[in-house]
Amino acid sequence: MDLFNPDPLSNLLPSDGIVQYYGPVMTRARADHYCKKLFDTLDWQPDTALIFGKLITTSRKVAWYGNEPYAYTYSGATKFALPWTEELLELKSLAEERSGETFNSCLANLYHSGEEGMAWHSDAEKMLRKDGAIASMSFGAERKFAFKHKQTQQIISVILQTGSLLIMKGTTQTHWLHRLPPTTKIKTLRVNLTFRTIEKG
Ligand SMILES: O=C(O)CCC(=O)C(=O)O
Ligand SMILES: [Fe+2]
Repeated sequence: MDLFNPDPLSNLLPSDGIVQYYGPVMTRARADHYCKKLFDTLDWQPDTALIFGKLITTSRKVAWYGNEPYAYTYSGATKFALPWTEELLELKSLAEERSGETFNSCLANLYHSGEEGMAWHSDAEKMLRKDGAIASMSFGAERKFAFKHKQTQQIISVILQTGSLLIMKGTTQTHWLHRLPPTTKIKTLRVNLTFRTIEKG
């Protein structure tokens, strides 16, 4: 795929799910503005993960926002969604307009450098709408994002540019894992927003 002229309707996955990379959906200046604003204003907290039965805290930071104070269990810890900030609401609207989907919550991730990443996982927690669309917006350092098919182990990768939008939908979370691989080559920070739909009750 040509990253500089991405076709938003083409599917990066060969089967069993839909991933669409829109490329940058704003100017570079706008993306820089959001990167700084999100870094400065979101309520960044360390994330926790259970590794071989041990609870560890990550250097990657997370922040969780939503229409309501949803309780969300992520990597074994429960967090309550904070009310939207101005920038998050603007970006949620942009993601909704471009994708034709709607979202009621956002998990934000802060990677201080390339050494911080996110391990293979799928976003299929019980509170998320089954097969609901997830919109991922990236700001700052360009990072590789990879998908791995749960049965065939096939790997598909894409570079996420600053100000870009990526949509995962259909059965993507059922059949594919994804990760943000760590790399020593990147020294600068990246902010990622994943807009999701929490289903109540
Ligand atoms: O930082 C990214 O691009 C991926 C984040 C992610 O997969 C998640 O928050 O579930
Ligand atoms: Fe994810």
